[in-house]
Amino acid sequence: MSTIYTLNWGIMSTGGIAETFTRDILTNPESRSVHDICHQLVAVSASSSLKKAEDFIAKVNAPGKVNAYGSYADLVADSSVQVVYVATPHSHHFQNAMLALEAGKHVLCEKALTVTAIQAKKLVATARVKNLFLMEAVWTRFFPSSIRIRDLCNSGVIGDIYRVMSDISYANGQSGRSGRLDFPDSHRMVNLNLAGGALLDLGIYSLTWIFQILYHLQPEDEKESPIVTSALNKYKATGADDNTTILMHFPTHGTIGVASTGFWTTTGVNEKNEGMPSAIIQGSEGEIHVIGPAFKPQKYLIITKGGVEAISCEYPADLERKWGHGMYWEADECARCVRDGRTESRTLPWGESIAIMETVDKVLRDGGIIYSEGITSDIFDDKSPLNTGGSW
Ligand SMILES: NC(=O)C1=CN([C@@H]2O[C@H](COP(=O)(O)OP(=O)(O)OC[C@H]3O[C@@H](n4cnc5c(N)ncnc54)[C@H](OP(=O)(O)O)[C@@H]3O)[C@@H](O)[C@H]2O)C=CC1
Ligand SMILES: O=C1OC[C@@H](O)[C@H](O)[C@H]1O
Repeated sequence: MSTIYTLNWGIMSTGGIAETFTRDILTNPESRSVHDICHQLVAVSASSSLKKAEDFIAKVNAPGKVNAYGSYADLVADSSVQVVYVATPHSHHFQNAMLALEAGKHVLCEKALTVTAIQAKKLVATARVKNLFLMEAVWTRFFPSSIRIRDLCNSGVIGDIYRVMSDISYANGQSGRSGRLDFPDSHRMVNLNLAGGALLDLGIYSLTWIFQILYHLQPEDEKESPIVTSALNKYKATGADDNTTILMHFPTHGTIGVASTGFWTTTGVNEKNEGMPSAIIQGSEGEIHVIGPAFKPQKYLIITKGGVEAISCEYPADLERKWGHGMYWEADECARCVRDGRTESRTLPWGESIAIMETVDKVLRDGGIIYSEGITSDIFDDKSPLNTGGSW
């Protein structure tokens, strides 16, 4: 009889996605036909309020004993925690992930991994030296549909691939002409102090589609980072990017990616996701169209001379807990990597998160977006306000 490996999680923050992710790891893996690993929630921490952590644990209806903390430092000092899920704003990721790594914990850190490529490199160097697992939480990479689409591309079903286009955009303003978005200026989506902006928040997903096809599928000894050109518009109220398009040229491979994101238009405008697909992969023999949000596709079409095959994307739910969002697959990857002593995911390797952050760096630099020294610093400081719920 084979044993089931259990990974013990500590959750850093009690915000929106922390709750969604935690509910996902509490689902029964059998509900998605996973039989080799499982997850246990052992601790939750809010940045500065013990009560928030306690309320969170009650809200997600976690079984067994779960430790509650009102400080991230206490969370990472908990010996029962193996891996910390960092679910704070982008501005905080570097300091928060370093806090966990320095305490000897494995880390799954929300996207975007960091604010700068140098910060990403420093996290990777720290994980490497300490022999700890580290991964950017790009859940989309781990969907069965993403795995199948990568396999289809690899196996030549649509021929040689030349171009990938991907967009993720949500109209958020009352009217584009008014120049005002619905987000308050302090909201993490548009607040420069929280490393807000369409690119770091949403654009990571359109970049995911470009990179998981045009970069990830390049042979290991032929890895080529793109030559990057871009255009971005700044939101008048805060200066964050609100409409951004990136052109990525991989000249040796003869391929081109186009990634876009923004807050003034909507991709797949209605509930049926009609309108522009969120990703289009174009090959010499056909195309794959991804329908539904770039972060969580609803179906994909394989279009060849032989016809069109439509495949639905399923996100199985645990019927007892009445929950299943699709973030559990990235958590399963963490469990298998930690179980097998792997510090890096093969599906989202460190080098790829760094290549994406280098692309982001160039786009932001060329577009004149300057985040403050406090959130771009690559010097770890356990006493940073970013580790205690503050900001710069
Ligand atoms: N994978 C996905 O589908 C999604 C990923 N994300 C990513 O997750 C991260 C968090 O996003 P989301 O959950 O929507 O954000 P929220 O604003 O809902 O939560 C952020 C949490 O961060 C903590 N925090 C610590 N310091 C600060 C500070 N100075 N200002 C604000 N919050 C602070 C707070 O938790 P506390 O005090 O309780 O510790 C807060 O609850 C981002 O990186 C985002 O890109 C977001 C949505 C979806
Ligand atoms: O990662 C994300 O996916 C869903 C979006 O609504 C959210 O803003 C973003 O952070």
